[in-house]
Amino acid sequence: MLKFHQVHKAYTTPQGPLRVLDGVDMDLEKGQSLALMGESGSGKSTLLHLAAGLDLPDAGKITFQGISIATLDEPGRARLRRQSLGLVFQQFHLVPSLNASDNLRLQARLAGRENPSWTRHLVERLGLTGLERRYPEQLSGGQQQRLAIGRALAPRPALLLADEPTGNLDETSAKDVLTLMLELVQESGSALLLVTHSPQVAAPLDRCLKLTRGHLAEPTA
Ligand SMILES: Nc1ncnc2c1ncn2[C@@H]1O[C@H](COP(=O)(O)OP(=O)(O)OP(=O)(O)O)[C@@H](O)[C@H]1O
Repeated sequence: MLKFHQVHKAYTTPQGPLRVLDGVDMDLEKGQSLALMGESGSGKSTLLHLAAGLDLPDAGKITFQGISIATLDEPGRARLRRQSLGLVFQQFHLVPSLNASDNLRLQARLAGRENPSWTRHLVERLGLTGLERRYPEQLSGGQQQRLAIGRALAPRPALLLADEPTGNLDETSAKDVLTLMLELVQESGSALLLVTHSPQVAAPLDRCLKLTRGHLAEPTA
């Protein structure tokens, strides 16, 4: 469903080009979950941004549901994100002027795929019942992240991309939120690409790959 073939990406820096991805191959099947690990600065977020079509590779090919992302213009890539991708970041990116209920429905509305019974199920499972009228600033960090996960999953996207989604939470909340996210991703039928530093976080996923010096491979230890 998501395929990287010999993907290269470098950034221009004052010291010259910084080669971050140097021939990355990756294949994520429908409904599968994949943890992406690697040292800080190894290029995990870069890879995730490319998968979301937020940036384009210098060379190589990325296809999503059989479509080469580079053949789409920016509005086309934005449409693809709206229709088929859910994004969760360490910063929650909730809309401060919308209450929890409207934040949760936003993505599904934009995708034209509102599903009231699935949304109700998400609210309940995410422990947000009774908090629907609160604004993001009136919620705890854990509640805000659960809301951000609910928003991303409300349209039942083909793929959820998550970049250190529990990085801002304490250890216990992080574990709870992650377990819940994995269960809901399965219920939603979405595939998952999860960036994490933590082997414990990666453990329950179907597969784990590590980025080292621009290459992606099975972790050795
Ligand atoms: N726009 C940019 N211009 C120049 N260099 C960049 C840019 N974005 C990222 N980099 C550099 O590219 C490398 C990879 O960055 P990236 O954010 O993808 O790593 P990461 O593995 O996600 O790191 P972390 O785990 O610390 O979040 C880093 O050395 C970073 O400094």
